[in-house]
Amino acid sequence: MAQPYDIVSSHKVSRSGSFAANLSFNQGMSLSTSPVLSFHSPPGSQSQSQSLANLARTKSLKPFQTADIKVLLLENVNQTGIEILEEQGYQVETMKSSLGEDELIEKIKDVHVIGIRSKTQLTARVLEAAKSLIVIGCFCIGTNQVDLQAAAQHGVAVFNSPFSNSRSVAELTIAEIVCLARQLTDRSAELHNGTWNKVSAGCWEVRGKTLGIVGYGHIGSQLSVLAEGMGMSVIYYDVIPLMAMGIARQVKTLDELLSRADFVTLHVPELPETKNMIGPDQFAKMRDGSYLINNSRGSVVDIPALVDAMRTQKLAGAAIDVYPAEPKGNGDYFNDSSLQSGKGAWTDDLRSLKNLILTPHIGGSTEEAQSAIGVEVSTALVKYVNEGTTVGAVNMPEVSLRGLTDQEPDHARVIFIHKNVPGVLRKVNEVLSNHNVDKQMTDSRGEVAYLMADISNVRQPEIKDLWQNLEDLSSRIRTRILY
Ligand SMILES: NC(=O)C1=CN([C@@H]2O[C@H](COP(=O)(O)OP(=O)(O)OC[C@H]3O[C@@H](n4cnc5c(N)ncnc54)[C@H](O)[C@@H]3O)[C@@H](O)[C@H]2O)C=CC1
Ligand SMILES: O=C(O)C(=O)COP(=O)(O)O
Repeated sequence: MAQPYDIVSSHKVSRSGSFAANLSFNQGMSLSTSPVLSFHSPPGSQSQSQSLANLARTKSLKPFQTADIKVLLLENVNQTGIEILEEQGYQVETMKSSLGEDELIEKIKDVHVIGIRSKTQLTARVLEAAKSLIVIGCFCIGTNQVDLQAAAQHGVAVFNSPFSNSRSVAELTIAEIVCLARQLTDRSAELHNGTWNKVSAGCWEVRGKTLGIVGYGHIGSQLSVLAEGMGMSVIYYDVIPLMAMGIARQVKTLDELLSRADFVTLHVPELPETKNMIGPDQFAKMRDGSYLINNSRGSVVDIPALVDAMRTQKLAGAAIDVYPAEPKGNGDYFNDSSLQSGKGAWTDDLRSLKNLILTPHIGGSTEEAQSAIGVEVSTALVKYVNEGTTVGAVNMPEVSLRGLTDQEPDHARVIFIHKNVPGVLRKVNEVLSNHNVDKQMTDSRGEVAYLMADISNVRQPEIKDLWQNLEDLSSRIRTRILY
């Protein structure tokens, strides 16, 4: 029976530190110079071959100690996620905020695993500097902040949490619909400032109103159910045909949705096609006195056009959770000069408007969502680091084999990430031909392919040659030998 953590768990550390006996090989060595972490050398380089002598130092042929793995978690990743990584014995460093590109380039050099949320930009430049990086965890839904293609080309897998915060965003949106309809945040702000202002003009029930959802995925469809529960009539627009929840109706065009909805809410990913999806033309097509909610990405709405639509009272209100540029962390001032967005002055304009709800990208920020995301993403990271499993990766083919058991002591798991070109399998199997290939799986995604093979009757001294022979193949992006 498969026991995926069998071998690795023999190295598990309790956080009280009972791991010392297993650390003898690497004691006293700084990680940046550690010879044990030989899984990554940049494409084309053979510079780390010296370290191979140490690959097979353990009885189980495991080429790394879990305590060698260096993890950097930015943006206040939830404790649930931190604990799962620490329980593996990995070295985990956490930071509350994000880092800018130059700081990140410096910091990421000897990091094997990085965890981020929506803010940290993992650009091609950062990934180029990340010579030890094997995997990225986005502790959120969106992965637009990562150059996914560059990551794949460096043999770096990227994982996210596709729906753990969907409900939280849907609930926030419901709250905003009611708050906008009742001008609730304005009334509250007035009373905080000492002004009693009891009005009903321009305040509405939401029952019977039409909600237009743009992007009917995990969040949009969840929201659809909640809105119907409040008596709203729901229409939605999506680029693909999708089954309606309840009695919602899909409309054929964005224009149709804009012309019919009292509330328009955006739940699309950041893509070239969604950039400024709502601009002057779209505002013109919206109903007079309607409302706009953007809890998706800041790039989706043209902010000056929104400001204009609010000032001319085309819109009766709006709620914005995401911005073209966002501060790095809590306590940072929200104004144009501190954001240095280079995208025009707009924060003062937004802050000056009535019935405009501004929130600091909190759509997914609930205890429930963050704790579930922590578990989901950290578990995927551990499975990737320890077993090479790519199930759920957003930029790599999904490959998995059952784990090895104690009854298979002289096995090794070979992972060969390579360019998706003809003839590779033949060459890899030539390299593996002295061993029995117990099981093998390979798959490709775009230009990158991922091969996983469990081979038996492997003697420790053979591991070095095996690794080197795979590294010498011209198609190679990265070779890892586990166990
Ligand atoms: N404010 C916040 O804290 C959060 C924001 N988000 C954002 O919300 C987005 C949506 O999340 P999910 O619903 O989970 O994503 P999803 O992938 O489940 O759904 C997105 C939907 O948008 C549709 N779509 C794509 N391009 C479109 C276009 N041009 N026009 C119309 N529809 C289009 C897709 O077909 C899909 O059905 C995320 O990508 C993320 O950027 C997600 C979580 C929290
Ligand atoms: O999940 C997403 O895509 C979000 O936008 C939430 O981002 P956050 O984790 O709050 O930085």
